[in-house]
Amino acid sequence: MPHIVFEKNNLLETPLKKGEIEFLFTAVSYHPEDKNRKIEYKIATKNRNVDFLLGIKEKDDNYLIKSDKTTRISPVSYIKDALNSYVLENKSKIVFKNTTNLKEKKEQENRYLKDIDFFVEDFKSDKEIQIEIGFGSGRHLLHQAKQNPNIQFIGLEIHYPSIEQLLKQLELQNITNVLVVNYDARLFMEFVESNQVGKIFVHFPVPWDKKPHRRIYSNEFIFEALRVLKVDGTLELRTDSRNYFDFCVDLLTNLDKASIKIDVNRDLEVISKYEDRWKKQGKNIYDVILTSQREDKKREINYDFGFDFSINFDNFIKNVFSKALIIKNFFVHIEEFYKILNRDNSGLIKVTMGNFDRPITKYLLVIDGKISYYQGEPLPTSSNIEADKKLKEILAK
Ligand SMILES: C[S@@+](CC[C@H](N)C(=O)[O-])C[C@H]1O[C@@H](n2cnc3c(N)ncnc32)[C@H](O)[C@@H]1O
Repeated sequence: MPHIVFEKNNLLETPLKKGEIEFLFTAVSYHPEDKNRKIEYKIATKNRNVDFLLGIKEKDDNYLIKSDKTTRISPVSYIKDALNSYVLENKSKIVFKNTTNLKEKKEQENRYLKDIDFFVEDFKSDKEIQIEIGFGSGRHLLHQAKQNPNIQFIGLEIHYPSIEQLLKQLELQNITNVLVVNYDARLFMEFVESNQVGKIFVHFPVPWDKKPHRRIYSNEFIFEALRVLKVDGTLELRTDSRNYFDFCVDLLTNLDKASIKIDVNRDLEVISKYEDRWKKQGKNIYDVILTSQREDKKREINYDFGFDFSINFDNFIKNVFSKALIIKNFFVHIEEFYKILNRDNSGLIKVTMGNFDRPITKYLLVIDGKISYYQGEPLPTSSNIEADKKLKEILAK
């Protein structure tokens, strides 16, 4: 992580603009309950219109400046330039730095790899969509994509080396009908429109026998799968785990307007890496195919994350040191406060919130009592929406 250690000097007077870089304000940590904790500063920075925070804390007799982890941005050269500029303007002697922009690796966009924001805001397809969850080595997904050029495939994976391997194969084999996303499949479904998907493949998911709550299949997942599937669309589980099979049959039986079909040792045209392994060990392979007969309403996500009230920041941070609230499917944890120097009723509140499996950490920016999410609003997942409502309740008290 790029950082500079420099001899202690007065911090820069903010706001200050130098070329394309602006240091907008300096905020200092507020933690009266923890006297031993060292003071930290956050410098709100804008480089070529991209916002992020730099953090400064004492290191021995010096200061250490680096980017704030929560607000880190890409490309990293924007951060390095801002760090260099801060210390240069501060006219301090540099003790150590690793911020030279020498052979920085180009952070390349891959045309098949998409960010989750793309699916929230921009994704549209006239083609039928099919989704593979946890594609692993990608053998099954590549086979399906080649056989069905008129289908738009979406591959979901959380293991980055598997994603890189698939991206390489897509380029090599010139397959253009697959989009890949590095996101937890249990949460991804929320962003897919209703009645648009022909098939969802879940092949050899991790059985999680000791931690069943981590399984892909749950009542919530099946509810979302049925919503996104077209009439006659299918959710296809293939597993070697008798436990997982029984668990899913249980969840999938007696659903309204949906039916299931079960197979044992059915042959497919392509054998995935895991299937190959289990077959060699003589294991049974179970299929449970759920067919949807539902037509669901179009789902509108138009929740407003904006704040239509102000707070008295200075009072708030005096009265709420830190707060963690755990509610059934989501949580809100107010973690830290920073007061903006030389400005009343203004500061930063660091919050971690949302779903337990994929929490988000955000700063709330408070300027003269007016609140907004720093660096933009959270993704509109149902847990983020619920957490935001709770957060507003806490702030408005
Ligand atoms: C046992 S492997 C099976 C891979 C492949 N389907 C096959 O048959 O060879 C399970 C895969 O699911 C991925 N995975 C696990 N949980 C996931 C989740 N919540 N969302 C997306 N992928 C997940 C893992 O990273 C892993 O690659």
